[in-house]
Amino acid sequence: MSEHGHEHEHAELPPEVQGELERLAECLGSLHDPGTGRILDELDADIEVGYEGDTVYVGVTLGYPCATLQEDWHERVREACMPTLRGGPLGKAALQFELFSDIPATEAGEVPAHMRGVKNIVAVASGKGGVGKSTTAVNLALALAAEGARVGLLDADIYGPSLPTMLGTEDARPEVRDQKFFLPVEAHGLKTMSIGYLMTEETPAVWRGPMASGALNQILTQTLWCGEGEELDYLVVDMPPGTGDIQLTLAQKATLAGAVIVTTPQDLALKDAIKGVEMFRKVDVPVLGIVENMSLHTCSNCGHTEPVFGSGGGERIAASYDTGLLGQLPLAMSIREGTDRGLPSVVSDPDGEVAQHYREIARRASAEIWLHAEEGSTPEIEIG
Ligand SMILES: Nc1ncnc2c1ncn2[C@@H]1O[C@H](COP(=O)(O)OP(=O)(O)OP(=O)(O)O)[C@@H](O)[C@H]1O
Repeated sequence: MSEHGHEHEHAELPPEVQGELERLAECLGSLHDPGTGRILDELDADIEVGYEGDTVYVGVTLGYPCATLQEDWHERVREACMPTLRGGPLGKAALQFELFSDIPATEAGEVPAHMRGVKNIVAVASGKGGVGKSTTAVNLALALAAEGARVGLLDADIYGPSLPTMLGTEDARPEVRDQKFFLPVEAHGLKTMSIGYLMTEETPAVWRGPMASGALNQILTQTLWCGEGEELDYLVVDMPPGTGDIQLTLAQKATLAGAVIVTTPQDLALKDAIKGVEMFRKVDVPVLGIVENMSLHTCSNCGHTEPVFGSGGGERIAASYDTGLLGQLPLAMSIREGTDRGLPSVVSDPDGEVAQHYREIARRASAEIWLHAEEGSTPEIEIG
């Protein structure tokens, strides 16, 4: 992520130009940020405006990754700036805009030294198996990376590790460093680790509760997620399904930045999703929102769309449990095929509708983490 290396020095701007830039900054403060649903003035977003060589420079820094929105923001900034500048001393200046991300870290508590570079751990959980939790975790991680973040993905589903298949890394074996650390396996730009990499055909995953949670903690803390001096913006954890002891232990031990709950619209899945929300609340882990998977089915022959599993469930839970609906994914053949052949939708069809849904979910969830991190701080505006 880029830091604030984009300042312009303007020691001797004429006062009328300075005044124009101030007006501009004020007007930019009322721009709406789609990730948080707030205006910039209400956020700890940095707005920088400058003038040099007959060009007005505008930089906006948000606390979540949103690289694919650069063009969209540029357009909106242009629309906001032009009427403000028209007819004034900078009316003929060119406009240059850049969108930056500066991703805050969640206070990690007591973590081993080698994990301090992991800024935010995000759990992807579901109350019930088979709702598409792993599919969501993989695509969420890839979507965060597509938005410009450095991302790791941990397959904590020790009973049925499916990430190696979904990422096409079945044959990967992590390297061992100093006889005690695993090096993550790189896949599609992610740093990944799965208990599946360590299991062979002969060692089926017959875990009992305490053993399983021990194994999980070990694989989390014995992986060198980032090298010396490096950082990882997000570590996405594909949790085991359910809301039992293993899930609770991980939530308590790992100081999570937040949890994303995946559900399908059926009543039973929704009830289990509520248990998931309640479990994370109990241990003070912010629930970033709900992903409703397999919401609508689109017939591949006639294109007709219908809610096979009912409609509006995710939205209802989100409303009654005071959290957000991060997004809805259709029941789509392309999603299943992609994960089966090691090419999830976000990488196999990055411009497609499904990938766009996942990127929006990623931006909303990470924006939510930013809001939690920044509660209580005030915005900063720089003019010069
Ligand atoms: N939106 C979708 N449309 C079509 N198929 C999907 C969708 N989401 C997931 N699937 C498919 O459903 C199956 C189960 O998905 P996945 O493994 O992600 O679920 P899970 O909740 O992680 O399951 P488990 O509890 O077994 O780990 C997979 O074959 C996956 O490809």
